[in-house]
Amino acid sequence: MLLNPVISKLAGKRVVLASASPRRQDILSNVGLRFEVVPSWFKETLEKSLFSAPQEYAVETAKQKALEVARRMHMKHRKTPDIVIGADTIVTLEDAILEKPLDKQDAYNMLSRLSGKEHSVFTGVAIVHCKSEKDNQLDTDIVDFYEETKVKFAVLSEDLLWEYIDSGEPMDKAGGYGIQSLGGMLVESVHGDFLNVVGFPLNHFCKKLAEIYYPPSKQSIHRVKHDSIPYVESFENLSDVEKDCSSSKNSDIKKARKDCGNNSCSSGPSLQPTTIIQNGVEKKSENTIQFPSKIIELLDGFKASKTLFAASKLKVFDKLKDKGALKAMDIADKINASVHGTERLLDACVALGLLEKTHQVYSNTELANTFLVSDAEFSVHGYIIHSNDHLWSHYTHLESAVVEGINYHHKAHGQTAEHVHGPEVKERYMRAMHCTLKITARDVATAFDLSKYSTACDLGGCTGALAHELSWIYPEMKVKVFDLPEVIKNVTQFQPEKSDSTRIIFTSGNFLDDALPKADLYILSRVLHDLLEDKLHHLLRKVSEACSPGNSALLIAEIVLDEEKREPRALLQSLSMSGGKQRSGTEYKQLLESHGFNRVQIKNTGNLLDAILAVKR
Ligand SMILES: O=c1[nH]cc([C@@H]2O[C@H](COP(=O)(O)OP(=O)(O)OP(=O)(O)O)[C@@H](O)[C@H]2O)c(=O)[nH]1
Repeated sequence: MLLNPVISKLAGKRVVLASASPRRQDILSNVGLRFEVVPSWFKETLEKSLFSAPQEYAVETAKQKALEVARRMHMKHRKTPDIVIGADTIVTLEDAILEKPLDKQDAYNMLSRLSGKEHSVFTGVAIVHCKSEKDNQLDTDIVDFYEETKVKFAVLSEDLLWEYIDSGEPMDKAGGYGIQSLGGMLVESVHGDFLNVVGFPLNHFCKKLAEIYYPPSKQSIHRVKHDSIPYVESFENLSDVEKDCSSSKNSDIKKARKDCGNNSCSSGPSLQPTTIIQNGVEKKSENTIQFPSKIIELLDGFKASKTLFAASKLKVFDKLKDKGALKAMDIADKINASVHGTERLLDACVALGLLEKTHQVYSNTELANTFLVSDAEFSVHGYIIHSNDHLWSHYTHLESAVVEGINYHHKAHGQTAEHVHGPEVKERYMRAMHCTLKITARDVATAFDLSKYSTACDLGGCTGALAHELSWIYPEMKVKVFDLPEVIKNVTQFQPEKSDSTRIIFTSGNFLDDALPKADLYILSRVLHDLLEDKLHHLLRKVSEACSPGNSALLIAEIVLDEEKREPRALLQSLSMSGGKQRSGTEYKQLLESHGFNRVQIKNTGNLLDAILAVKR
């Protein structure tokens, strides 16, 4: 494995080459890379004049080719690859960018321009790392680069030119020639990577992989040449790291390896003894430490959250949705903010994958358009604002609230419950509930076949987001939303344009104090986890009494913790809860059985909320 340690880093990963070019396929398979070929449908039509340098055009095209394949595979086939590689090769002469010739005449024009001159060949490459998020969104991390090779052509006679064109070789090749075949006869000299001209800069690609999979350890960082690419003299020393890792008897190394968890240890910081140069003298440090990436990630997490909150609160995504693409100064103007501050915020959003930036112009990513624009159908804007304006303060007081063992609402706001539940807070809370339910309702509504229930009552159903989904999926079902009067009076603004008021009815009431409306199916969505034990049992007793054996049921939408209670989202959420608690499947089962529901089914939806169907037989 001396020759290809970086390539072997991709073994076991689902790698896709987003290219129809047989040359790229050959170059990569010749070095032992295993990959699928899914040619990109991205049309190479980016406006060249928008790019300040031709190589940027090639890189952007490569990126778009790879992203198109990543998105298509994720969306259409639900087969998210781990890595998608895209590439684009162009030839530049003076200011012109030459791609594949359109026809023979075009090939002639290109080749006659190249005759007797030196030109540059640029290949842009994008390595897209894909992750399928919990909400089934595609998350991507992109590493891109380009390589330049200079090629000098001999002076070509007309006869030679036409003979070459008639061979058919130029037609699918950038600049109209194939250096690896007949076209090699036209070339006088090559400066740089030959394979880059053929269509794929293999050496630079391996260096990039080395940078990704063998990041320099903190201790040796000063040895890295400040070059555009990481300084990797040979790939041999990389495989030595792997050797150390698997065979060393050193207990530090073994320990560090264990700490790596599921990741191969060499993907973390270097574990081999580190060489430090001090005053020109090389010292070997035997103490190996693992760079605490996980801790740094946790430590920095709040910065990412706050960046998302600030951009949402300032409606950056809304402005960009309206205008398509804007420069920082125009966005600053629209959000009444400083140009300098706006630019920093926008760049941070680009780094987080929320915005795209091309030539100082910012635009929304697909993710932002779908979920961050405030009036998008599946917007989570309301939840973000609630997190910023309300939840955030709970977590800033976490430490003292833990020490004092008091309710976070009081700690965070220092005021009465009335203040905490004032009309403004209520409306913000409704928006947060509405948008979380909009993205979860489909999975909850379809977790079980509920078609036999013709009437449902959503207790604490808020804006009716789940009710609408149920009535859409089960056309025979009528749904009553039962919630407090101050909630019901504000629901109008949340109703879809075509809502059927005969099938969704809003009724005011307090499910703890008032009689429950009659229904075949009762629903408790995000209610139980928030109730103190006495109220919880009181409510379940009431629902159980209202359910007749065999005919009715209770549908619950909650996070169902795994039995070991390791689900971070639920546990982190628990930290801000005022009274209740999150439960595991077994705990929900026992709770419901104690109220006479002797058939309890639990479905982990993979969405924000899981579903429980409890029936009395
Ligand atoms: O000397 C050579 N120069 C160039 C090539 C081949 O030319 C094409 C360049 O086109 P592009 O980068 O757009 O890639 P496509 O072939 O269209 O495939 P994609 O699906 O990736 O867009 C490329 O095939 C080079 O290999 C050559 O062969 N020799």
